Parts: sequence; structure tokens; C-alpha cells
Amino acid sequence: MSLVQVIHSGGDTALFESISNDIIEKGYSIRPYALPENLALLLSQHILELPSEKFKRAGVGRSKDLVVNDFIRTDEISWITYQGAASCAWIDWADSLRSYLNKHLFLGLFSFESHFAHYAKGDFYKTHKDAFKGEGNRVLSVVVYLNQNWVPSDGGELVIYDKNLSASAVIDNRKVTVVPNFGTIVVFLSEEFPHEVLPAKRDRYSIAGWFRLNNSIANNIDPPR
Ligand SMILES: O=C(O)CCC(=O)C(=O)O
Ligand SMILES: [Fe+2]
Repeated sequence: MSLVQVIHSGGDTALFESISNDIIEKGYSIRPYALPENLALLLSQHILELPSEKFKRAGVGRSKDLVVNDFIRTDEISWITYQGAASCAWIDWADSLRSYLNKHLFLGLFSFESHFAHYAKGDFYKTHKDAFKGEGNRVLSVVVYLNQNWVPSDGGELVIYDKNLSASAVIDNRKVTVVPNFGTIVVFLSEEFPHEVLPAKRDRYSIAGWFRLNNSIANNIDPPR
């Protein structure tokens, strides 16, 4: 057994089942502290050790029209390739989630792309969707957080807008707020949920990834808007 297999062998089925059930029920899943701890530790150590030149300002738009836009997002990203123990363990874990979801939800997920993300203090990503109907082939978005000892007053929440939640006459609370705690996993249908990242008071580390229908379009594609 390789190191990578040891890291996430067993124990994932119950988690995958809850994610799958959440998706069926609501279209999204928020699972606090759910990423296997070894994997979360390996990834958080790796992201902190990544040299700063590996990170590039994230763009907005499709490959050839990709532009950096300070009004929409200010984070830096580093695309993940199958190199090194941490990245391989992550891609393998995502692949086992992909095959579970394909068996249980018939989503026809074909490939996976993901990047490390670093939001420095004050960085944000304004409300956007990760895919548009008929346009993208991103089906399912996955985000995991790698921040140890995060407290709610650090900010940096992910806000997911869910038009199916009930709103009262007094307060429009049709949104779900996720604190980017260590090991928290968020999965949602890419075309369905606008979402945004609020500015944080400290460095915020995460991985964002997308399961796609096929990989006919080159890598390094970012949300259209
Ligand atoms: O980091 C997050 O909470 C979400 C990031 C995101 O929405 C994206 O990269 O598309
Ligand atoms: Fe997004």
C-alpha cells in the first residue's frame, strides 16, 4: 500500500454518503471538520510551504479571455497537479468521492480540476457562480479549508445564496454562511448556487475544485464571471 492509500483508506464511505444525501436533499453539503485529519494536515503543511512564486493572481473568465479583475476577486491560486504526497493524496481522495457520487447520483462526473487558494488579509471573491447552464461543464464544486484555529471573528466566511430557503417578511436570510474552519468540506452544484467569499482578518487557505462532465476544454479555466 502506498502512503497515499494509507492516508485515506477506509472511513470515507459514511462521509461520502452524507455528502451524497445532502446533495440530493438541498443541492449542497456543508460538513464541518470532515476531511480526514491526516489529509488535512498534509495539505495545510503543504500549502504553507508552497513558495510564493507558485501562487498567481486568480483570473476571471474562460481560458483565452482570462483576466485579473480586482473588483471581483483578489485571491492567489496555484493549480494542483499529481505531484508530491499531499497533492496526490488530495486528488486520490477527490477521485474516490467522484466515483462514489457517480455510483449514487448518476452525475456522470468525468474529471476533476482544483487549485490551492490563498486569500491574504482583506482579500475577497464577490458573488459569482462557478458555471452557467449550457456553458460550462463544471457540475459540482468542492471547497475544503486548511485554516487551523480559525475563530468566527476572523471573518472570511463563504456565503452561499439559496433561493429555496424561506425568507421572512422582516429578514431575508436565504443564505448559508460557512466559517472556513480546518477540514470543513463544502460541496455544491456549480450552476445552482451563487456564492461569495467575505474578506478575512488573517491569511485564509483553501482548496477549490470542480468535477466536470469532460475535460475537452484546457485546464486553467475559471468561473465565467
Ligand atoms: O474559498 C471559498 O470559500 C470559495 C472559493 C470560490 O468560490 C471559488 O474559488 O470559486
Ligand atoms: Fe466559486
